Amino acid sequence: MTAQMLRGDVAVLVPAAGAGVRLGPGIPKALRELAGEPLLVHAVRRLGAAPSVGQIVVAAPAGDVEAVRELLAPVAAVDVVAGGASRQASVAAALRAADASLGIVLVHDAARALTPPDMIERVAAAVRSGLPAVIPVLPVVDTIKQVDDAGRVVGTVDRAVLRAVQTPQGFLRAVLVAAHEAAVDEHTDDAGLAEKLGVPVHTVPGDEVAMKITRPLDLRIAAALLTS
Ligand SMILES: Nc1ccn([C@@H]2O[C@H](COP(=O)(O)OP(=O)(O)OP(=O)(O)O)[C@@H](O)[C@H]2O)c(=O)n1
Ligand SMILES: C[C@](O)(CO)[C@H](O)COP(=O)(O)O
Repeated sequence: MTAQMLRGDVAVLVPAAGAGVRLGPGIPKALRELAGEPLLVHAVRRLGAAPSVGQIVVAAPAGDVEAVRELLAPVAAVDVVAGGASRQASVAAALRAADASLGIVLVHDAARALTPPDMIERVAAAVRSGLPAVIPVLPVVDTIKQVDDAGRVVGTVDRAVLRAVQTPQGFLRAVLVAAHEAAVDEHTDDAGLAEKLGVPVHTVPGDEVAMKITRPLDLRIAAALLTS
């Protein structure tokens, strides 16, 4: 296999240091196999196929940095750093290793292993058009209830104003750097940090195939998607 060359104007940070507790016992989630290859390989191959991508920085489990380097060498030119104790810390570590000459930075979960290159391009193009922060979203399909501590329903939330958020999330580099520098608490996504700074966050359509592989059923769905 020949490693993909990267020539675009976008750096992509790939937090991949999570344990995968919700997937069940085993090796770190990004290294677990889907159709014979680690999730991280699927994710990085799709990033490498997106013409906008000029650098990929992977935040790997601290004990697996060298192994991840070797794993990805045939897939694409990647930089690998040790991740941190939280997703946010892993993103911050990868950001420190990103090429400062690339003015657009995307942050993409290894766990969204099947994210299609055209969705990566969609996010990059929206940032390139002048938007400071861009996230891919999907409509919410379930009815959403708010509940109290006892599990009793407090009310029904208007789902028309809700969106499920995916990755990659795209930022002007200066915005992402400022957002992480200003961070005082943990957020589940990088757009949340940008929101704290008052940066307007725009949305583009996501893709159901970019599902986050979180629980055992997700792995089975992802395997089915690869054969359909
Ligand atoms: N300390 C951490 C925790 C998470 N991640 C990454 O952040 C992404 C989104 O996290 P999630 O899918 O929730 O993965 P885990 O944290 O591994 O899942 P769990 O909470 O079930 O352990 C994943 O690619 C994961 O590897 C990371 O780089 N460093
Ligand atoms: C960033 C994210 O993928 C957006 O949906 C998600 O929040 C990360 O997963 P986590 O379970 O919140 O760590």
